[in-house]
Amino acid sequence: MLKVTDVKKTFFKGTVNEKKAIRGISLTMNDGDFCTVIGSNGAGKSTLLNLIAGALIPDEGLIEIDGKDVTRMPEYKRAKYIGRVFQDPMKGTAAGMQLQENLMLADRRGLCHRLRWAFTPSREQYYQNLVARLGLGLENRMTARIGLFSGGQRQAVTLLMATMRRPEVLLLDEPTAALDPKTAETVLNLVNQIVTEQKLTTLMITHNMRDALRLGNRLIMMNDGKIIADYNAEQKKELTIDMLLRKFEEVTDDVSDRMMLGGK
Ligand SMILES: Nc1ncnc2c1ncn2[C@@H]1O[C@H](COP(=O)(O)OP(=O)(O)OP(=O)(O)O)[C@@H](O)[C@H]1O
Repeated sequence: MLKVTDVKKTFFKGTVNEKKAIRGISLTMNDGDFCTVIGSNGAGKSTLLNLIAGALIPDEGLIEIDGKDVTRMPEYKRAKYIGRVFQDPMKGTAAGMQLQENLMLADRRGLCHRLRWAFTPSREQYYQNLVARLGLGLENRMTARIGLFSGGQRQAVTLLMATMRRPEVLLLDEPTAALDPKTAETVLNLVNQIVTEQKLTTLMITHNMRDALRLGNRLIMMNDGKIIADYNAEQKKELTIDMLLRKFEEVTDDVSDRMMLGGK
């Protein structure tokens, strides 16, 4: 379970550039909840994910994962609980390393660095089977350098790496924004398959309202550092893009924001 209680974050506090990015957010996610997150540019979506991941420390509030207070736990220690996929497909994998070497790194996450780890035939087979399940034919390229792979292929591998040690929380920050529509669809289907099969507690930011509506069992809308709507599975089934736009119009009349939120 992920519990965020009255978390606040201000950048450049006390200066002319002061920005209240998160203005008191509380959010409880039950195990296996798959929540899509929408909101205009600058609403605080990425900051919220950064706070949960430990890349940022909140000014106030509490963040708990499975009952453990991780509010001030450094990011590298928190990494054993968290799987992350970023917008940039180049970010999650090491370009100069082989596909199987990347997987081994992810497999070692949270383990002692001094521990030697060798490829054994059974481990290689395990990695190959995992990759085969992506359905992209990459199981025949286990020793190829990841730098040679396409953005979509790298994003699929990043997703696999982020989930191979079953994280307590999976954070997806617009994972398909940099991909062409067909590749984005493939990667989103993989997200859906992996999250549903492993019942992962997941937060996924998207600017695509159709994706926000069709994926997951919960949807939150953010604006100006706050959660302004939180729809559960039942409510989400009834939601439409028009309803989301109307809700958004209640808090902003900025047309460019609406366009952004409307997305594709
Ligand atoms: N490291 C930082 N230093 C200073 N200001 C920041 C920092 N990170 C975010 N901000 C500011 O905090 C606010 C929220 O930013 P955030 O990136 O969380 O929004 P977002 O909802 O993810 O937006 P987008 O959809 O454009 O990615 C913005 O005004 C942003 O400029």
